Amino acid sequence: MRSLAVASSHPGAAFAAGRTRHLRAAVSGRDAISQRWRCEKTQGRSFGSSPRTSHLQGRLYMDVSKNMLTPIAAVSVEQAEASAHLPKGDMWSVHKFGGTCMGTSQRIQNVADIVLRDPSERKLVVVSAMHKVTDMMYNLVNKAQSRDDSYIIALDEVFEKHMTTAKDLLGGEDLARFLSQLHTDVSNLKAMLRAIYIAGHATESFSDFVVGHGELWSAQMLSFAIKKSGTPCSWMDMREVLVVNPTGSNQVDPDYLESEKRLEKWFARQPAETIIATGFIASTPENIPTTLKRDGSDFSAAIIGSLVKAGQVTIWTDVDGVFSADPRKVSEAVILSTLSYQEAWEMSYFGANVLHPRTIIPVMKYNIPIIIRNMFNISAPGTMICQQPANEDGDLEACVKAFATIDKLALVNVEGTGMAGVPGTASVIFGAVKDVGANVIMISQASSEHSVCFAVPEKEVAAVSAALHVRFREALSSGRLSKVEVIHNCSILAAVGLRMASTPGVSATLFDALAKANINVRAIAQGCSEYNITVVLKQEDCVRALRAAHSRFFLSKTTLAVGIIGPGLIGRTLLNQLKDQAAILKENMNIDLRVMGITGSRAMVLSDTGIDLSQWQEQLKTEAEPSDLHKFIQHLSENQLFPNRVLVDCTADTNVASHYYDWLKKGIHVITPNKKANSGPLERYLKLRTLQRASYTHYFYEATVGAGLPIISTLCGLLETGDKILRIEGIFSGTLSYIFNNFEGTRTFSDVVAEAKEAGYTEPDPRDDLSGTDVARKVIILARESGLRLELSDIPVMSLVPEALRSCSTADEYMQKLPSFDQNWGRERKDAEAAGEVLRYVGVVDVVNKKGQVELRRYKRDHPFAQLSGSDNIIAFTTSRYKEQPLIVRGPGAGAEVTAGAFPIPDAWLSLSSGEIVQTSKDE
Ligand SMILES: NC(=O)c1ccc[n+]([C@@H]2O[C@H](COP(=O)([O-])OP(=O)(O)OC[C@H]3O[C@@H](n4cnc5c(N)ncnc54)[C@H](O)[C@@H]3O)[C@@H](O)[C@H]2O)c1
Ligand SMILES: N[C@@H](CCO)C(=O)O
Ligand code: NA
Repeated sequence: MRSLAVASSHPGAAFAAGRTRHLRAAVSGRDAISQRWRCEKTQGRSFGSSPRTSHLQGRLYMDVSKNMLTPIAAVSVEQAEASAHLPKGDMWSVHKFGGTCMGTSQRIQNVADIVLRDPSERKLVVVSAMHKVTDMMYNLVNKAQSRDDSYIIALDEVFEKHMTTAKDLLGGEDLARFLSQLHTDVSNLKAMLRAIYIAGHATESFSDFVVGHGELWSAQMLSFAIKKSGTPCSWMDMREVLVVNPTGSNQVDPDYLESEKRLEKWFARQPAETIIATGFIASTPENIPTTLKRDGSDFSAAIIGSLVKAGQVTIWTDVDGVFSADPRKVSEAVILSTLSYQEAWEMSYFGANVLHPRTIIPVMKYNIPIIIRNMFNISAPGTMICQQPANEDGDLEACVKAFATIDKLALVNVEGTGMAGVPGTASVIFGAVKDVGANVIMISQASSEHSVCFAVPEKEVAAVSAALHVRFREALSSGRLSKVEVIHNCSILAAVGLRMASTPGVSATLFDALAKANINVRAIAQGCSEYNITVVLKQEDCVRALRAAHSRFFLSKTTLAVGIIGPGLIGRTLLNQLKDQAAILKENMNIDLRVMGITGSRAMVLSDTGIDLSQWQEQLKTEAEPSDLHKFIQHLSENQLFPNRVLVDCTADTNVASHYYDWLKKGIHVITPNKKANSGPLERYLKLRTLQRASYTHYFYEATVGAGLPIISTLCGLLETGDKILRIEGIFSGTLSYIFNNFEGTRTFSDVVAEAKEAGYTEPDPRDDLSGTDVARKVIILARESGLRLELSDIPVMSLVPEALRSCSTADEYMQKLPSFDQNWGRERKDAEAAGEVLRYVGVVDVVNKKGQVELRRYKRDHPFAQLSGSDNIIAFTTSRYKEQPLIVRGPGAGAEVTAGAFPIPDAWLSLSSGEIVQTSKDE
């Protein structure tokens, strides 16, 4: 990586740096292959265009001009020695093209072009039959042996397909030679199929003989297509070279020694530098044609790659490489640039589009890298599978390479005290499972030995459960076993990565991501090889789990689905702030925040992908549906694409607040400036806080006291560090602060109240401010935070709403009638002024005496409470540590911008998804 920086600024220096690296690497072995690959990819231009590449033997580089990974002959000192007995000269570059790549004449021509562009001097290309031909060939055999004489028509179709392709692709002498061979083959096949038809049976070798023709024809066509350009090219019938032994279970084992001998003989006869070889087919030691069964042509390429000690094996396919997760489930999944052999194994087990594990074994032995590339997107560099580079920095991001899932599983749990210390229980359990032919996908047993749990495919679980019940009938009835239990509808999520083994915190991070997304883990397995951590979860949670884990390891952005309730002043301002903030979060913090719904009291808009925040107001007018809180929550919580979900309650509604408990329980984080939950019934509040502490779900309510001022966090900070709160006293109402700060000179009380409302400081109903209720709620919130168990009704409140106006039915009516009380207020103020004092509306939490109070007081003009301006709040904390001089927090305590600004602090958003608990408080 260091030399990458050099490379970008000084190409010449890069060359020098690259050379040193190579020389060093040649001595130190192969463990840095993938690192080299990354470096050379960038430096390739200088290597590729330089004639001085001979000393770089055996390395791969990205040939920018041709846009492909290319070996620079010879691999390493060790490999060079190991291959001493093989044809001398440059190392082989092995390619494999599957059926899709060989689908049409045009595609075969493209394959020829790719092969011709590979600058390696020796190229061995393994091909599959043309797309669908293998199936057509099996069909011929099936028809013939079931005495269906339409096999003759089907054979004609096969002939036709190859003839047309060859005519498109080739001409002249080459075409004539190919067609004559095709004719001969087809008439031989006809004879053989006739024999099968008569016998009504095909032996495996007959069938393999017939089927293998697809590869014979595609290899010959490609070899002629290459020759057309003037490049000498031979084709190889791999049945002459590759010897395999059947192992049962539809697999074969290559006989490397015998194959190597035959290969040398083949080379002695045909010393070609570009060879097109047939994939899939081979011979038994007795020279009977056979196939490599399900491992197919990839296996052929890997075996031949290991026989010629290739510099690399490139598997051409129709995907850009191996993804970090199934891209249908995680659209942000990335193509992995490298994978270790073991990681590729793990991934292929989980059905990722990787090689079959057996395919990797032959090349792994010689550390030959395999590169998966997309023949339809040559510009994609692909995924290199090679030996893992030595652990460099052990960062989490590099530890987990990819995630995979398996659905449709069931967990079986065998439990009971009778198992502990009794050898053979596991053997009996799995013996029973084997007897019903079920495949065990994962096993977990805690060391207490009281239960064994394992996962099997859902479709096999009934038989497994029945077999276990029979097998353990006695143990169950005597109570030695308490149960054989089946948990249906499970999925497996596996994290794959070689470096997990040596890095602390990987599983913690994984489980934290799952916990944050409120996903329950049913079972866990981690083999001591630690290439894989497997968790079993409910199938319905699987995609969310996959996405949460994938983003947590920074393989993709953390997605946050946000629902906004109450787009009033604060909600609106928050939405505007988010409009700008979302891009910054995405860019700087890797957080993809989407507002998935906005609901007012009458209408709501929902979106599956995120509402355009510059349009939401129009949408709420034109595209809205009637608001329905239940549907709103469902919409947010059921979207599998967004594992992390946040509700922001910007109402002052008690009913909305009453749902927080359920939302937190669902794993939905709640952020709110609404005071109703924390100042509501004590019992409900305690239940909510208990749940919050026990869960991984966040509940942020900083804005409920002092708006954006750090009041709650300051209090929590004091408590967490062991300070003792004695008293909290202050001006908690932005509205009342504004009113008394500005109620001066000739101004009337009602005018100033109207101004405060206009400025957005008041509650939706300003009487909540003037009645002292809003301050009382804040006093209660802080009192409870300090450990007092008080109800709102325990706080004596001096209301500033005249008796006569308390019964007004609307806030507007109240505002209209307020001026008639201006005279009373004028008198009160003058009295205070005459005494050199000001009026201030204060709240007190008296922790020592376990009580609170809210009242209008008079303060001397030099008192700190008399020095405020605007909507300032001032809150003084008197504590064991801050006894002589209280700790004071002061600043604007109401207003749209400062309040809305109290929620989307990037740190807070990040912590929602990453697991740091930002706001905690002392346990009661
Ligand atoms: N204004 C401030 O300076 C300030 C400061 C701190 C906290 N707060 C708190 O912020 C909250 C919002 O204040 P605001 O000034 O934006 O009030 P607002 O009246 O402007 O907005 C409230 C919005 O919520 C909507 N609403 C009410 N009930 C609803 C329901 N059941 N479902 C959906 N929507 C509903 C209303 O229609 C309105 O649009 C209040 O709880 C308030 O105490 C405000
Ligand atoms: N109405 C409240 C808003 C802040 O909670 C106030 O005036 O302080
Ligand atoms: Na605050």
